[in-house]
Amino acid sequence: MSLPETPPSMELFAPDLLAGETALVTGGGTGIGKELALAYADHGANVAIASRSMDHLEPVAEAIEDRGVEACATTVDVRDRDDVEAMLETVLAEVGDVSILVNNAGANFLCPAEELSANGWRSVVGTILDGTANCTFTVGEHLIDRGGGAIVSMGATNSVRGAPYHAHSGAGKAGVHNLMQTVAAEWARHGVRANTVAPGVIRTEGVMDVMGETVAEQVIDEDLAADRLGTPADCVPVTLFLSSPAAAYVTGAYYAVDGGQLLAPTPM
Ligand SMILES: CCCCCCCCCCC/C=C/C(=O)SCCNC(=O)CCNC(=O)[C@H](O)C(C)(C)COP(=O)(O)OP(=O)(O)OC[C@H]1O[C@@H](n2cnc3c(N)ncnc32)[C@H](O)[C@@H]1OP(=O)(O)O
Ligand SMILES: NC(=O)C1=CN([C@@H]2O[C@H](COP(=O)(O)OP(=O)(O)OC[C@H]3O[C@@H](n4cnc5c(N)ncnc54)[C@H](OP(=O)(O)O)[C@@H]3O)[C@@H](O)[C@H]2O)C=CC1
Repeated sequence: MSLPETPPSMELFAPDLLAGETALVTGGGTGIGKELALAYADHGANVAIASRSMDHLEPVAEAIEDRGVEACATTVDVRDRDDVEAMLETVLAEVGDVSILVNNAGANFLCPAEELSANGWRSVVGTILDGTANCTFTVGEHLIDRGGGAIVSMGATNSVRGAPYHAHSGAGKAGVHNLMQTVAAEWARHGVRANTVAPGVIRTEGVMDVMGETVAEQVIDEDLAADRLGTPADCVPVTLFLSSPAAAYVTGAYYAVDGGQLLAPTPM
């Protein structure tokens, strides 16, 4: 038997949980980021989404507005600090004060460490770690100026348990985890909290392109106590919780959403 599906967040949390907040979700046009962006809107927050391509951002922005809150969609390459600063200016001009940052933009491909080119390393670590740092430092300064806020970064289970063919991704995600702990320590006195959500293997178009169905089946059989892959909906409740006043005393924490992937396999 598999672990059951996570219920929709509207069955778990108050509809006005995040009323009056504005969330900025990078990579908010696809996969986990899209699910999170819509959930923030469901719970009353205005939502800004940003990534390189407007093609998938626009329909999500429309779906956010359909929920009766304000939306902003803007392009950014998180690897570029100037671009990130321009993104924040656009968001502040269009939806005002940002109180929640979700560092969700990510990149990955599977590659044996000895075959990874310098550019291949840079493209993944640049997106995951430099991207998260660029957004955290830029938006973090705004959060400090406004007197507080919440940062949630999407880590990955490969940050605490290395995985084959994940040299670049695992190292980048380990850096993300550590960066969240550091800013949590530095910025608590400014009312800013920072936490990491670490998905295991979540069925999104992005990850299925990377791993394919055959590897996915192998991971389910050998690695997942849950006996199923995760879904973007599985990542929503813990991220909303960390963004909300319910997590007022939670900072520098690491929450795996992995169906037991980090548990040791059954020794039989
Ligand atoms: C064995 C299974 C173990 C299972 C363990 C499970 C652990 C789960 C943890 C999962 C962690 C994280 C998962 C995710 O992040 S899923 C989200 C994935 N989504 C995406 O990746 C979407 C975005 N993707 C991209 O933008 C691109 O795919 C890319 C990452 C490649 C970046 O594109 P960009 O345009 O910047 O880069 P280029 O195409 O120009 O390539 C740059 C260099 O990278 C080299 N490259 C690209 N793909 C590969 C490949 N498949 N193998 C080897 N090298 C690759 C490319 O050749 C360029 O380098 P060179 O110039 O030197 O050729
Ligand atoms: N799915 C999974 O199994 C797991 C996912 N994660 C993490 O969760 C997050 C979301 O994953 P998932 O939904 O699967 O990924 P997707 O592939 O669906 O989404 C990645 C998003 O990041 C955006 N993005 C990529 N590069 C950049 C860039 N340079 N600048 C701005 N935006 C960028 C993409 O948009 P665009 O192309 O428009 O730029 C896209 O919307 C990622 O951080 C990922 O590493 C962690 C562990 C497992």
